[in-house]
Amino acid sequence: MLVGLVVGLLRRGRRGPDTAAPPEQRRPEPGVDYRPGVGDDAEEPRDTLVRDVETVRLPDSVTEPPAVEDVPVAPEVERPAPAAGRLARLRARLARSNTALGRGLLQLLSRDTVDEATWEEIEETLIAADLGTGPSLEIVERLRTRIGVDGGGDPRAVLRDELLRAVDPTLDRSLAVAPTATEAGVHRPAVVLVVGVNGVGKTTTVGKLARVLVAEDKDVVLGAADTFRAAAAEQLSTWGERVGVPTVRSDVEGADPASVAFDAVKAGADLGADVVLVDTAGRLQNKRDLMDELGKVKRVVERHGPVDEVLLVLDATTGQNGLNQARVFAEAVDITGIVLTKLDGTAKGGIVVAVQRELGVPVKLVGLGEGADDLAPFEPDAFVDAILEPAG
Ligand SMILES: Nc1nc2c(ncn2[C@@H]2O[C@H](COP(=O)(O)OP(=O)(O)OP(=O)(O)O)[C@@H](O)[C@H]2O)c(=O)[nH]1
Repeated sequence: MLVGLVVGLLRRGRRGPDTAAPPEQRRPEPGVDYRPGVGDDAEEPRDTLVRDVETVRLPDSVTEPPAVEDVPVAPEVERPAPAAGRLARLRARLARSNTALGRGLLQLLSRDTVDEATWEEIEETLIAADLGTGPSLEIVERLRTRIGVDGGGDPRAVLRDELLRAVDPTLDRSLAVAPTATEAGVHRPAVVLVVGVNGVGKTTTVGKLARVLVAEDKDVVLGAADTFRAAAAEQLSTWGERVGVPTVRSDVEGADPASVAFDAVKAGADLGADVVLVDTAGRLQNKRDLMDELGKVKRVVERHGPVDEVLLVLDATTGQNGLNQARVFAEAVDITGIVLTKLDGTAKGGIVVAVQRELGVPVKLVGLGEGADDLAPFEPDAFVDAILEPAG
């Protein structure tokens, strides 16, 4: 661009009337050979004369006040909604798609006689909600014991109990986001790698998670190590800017994700941040590539210190496909928590149970909409209540 501009100026300087030409070859000039008319220059064109330094008029004073320029106004920083109790507040979103499951089960369990065919229907309903065959069979067995054999108890209370048991309220769902100090007393931010295939809502989740942490008064730095999709870094920076959080990114498309992740963690340490959230690329066309890339990102980041949390983002609407992705990622890197996005758009909330069983790690966060604060810490009680209660 700059080169183009310079070349353009040089060309213009070379043009101008050819005054050195002999009169017989000269074109008649307006104002010299005839009165100027329409289409002619009324005065001498500015570039006719070659101006030297002496003929150029300088400003009278160099101390003239400078022109007032528009100072860019810093964008207003948003204050995200508190994270605690978000799931309860967003319960209607879950209930809207999942009460059919709860209602269906309750109707079946409330029949005068719960016969063999009914138990089969209950099992099918659970499997259809993506709970997985193993957990569905277990729930049916326990319900049979408690309702079928004992014949007692409020079916709703028993069902709530058993669904809660399957979701497992004993799992530690807290995020490891506390900074530490090395033995030498050097500040070390907590490092969270966010992994998952493109399109599951991964970048959005990193942005929303930054808001959850900012709402908890944490200092956050974002690392745009998803260098595969050019727009991802831009998208992430925008999320960060909204809540006043810096983003470390590379301007080079296809840059080495590990080096961006390394720089992000370094920036987090230099800035004294509490947490560094690193968005990674999740190309799945080749398991070997994925393992190599994530392995390298993790190893390089670990030069600063251990990675505290590896969150796998899965789209809840993809069912078995999501479980397959989970298996592949779990082979590539040690997952410490699951984020299930788009739970607002599926009646198959049972995926929470299935994926926890599959990976042996807890669902820590759930996405319940496209809004900036629609990411909620997962709470088993609120989740089961949403399934069993009519939408409020
Ligand atoms: N309804 C709903 N939509 C969601 C949720 N989470 C994300 N989305 C939407 O899913 C779409 C994809 O999200 P992205 O964050 O761009 O996907 P991604 O996985 O980051 O894609 P890459 O950046 O290519 O990795 C966006 O339109 C999001 O708004 C959710 O919990 N509920």
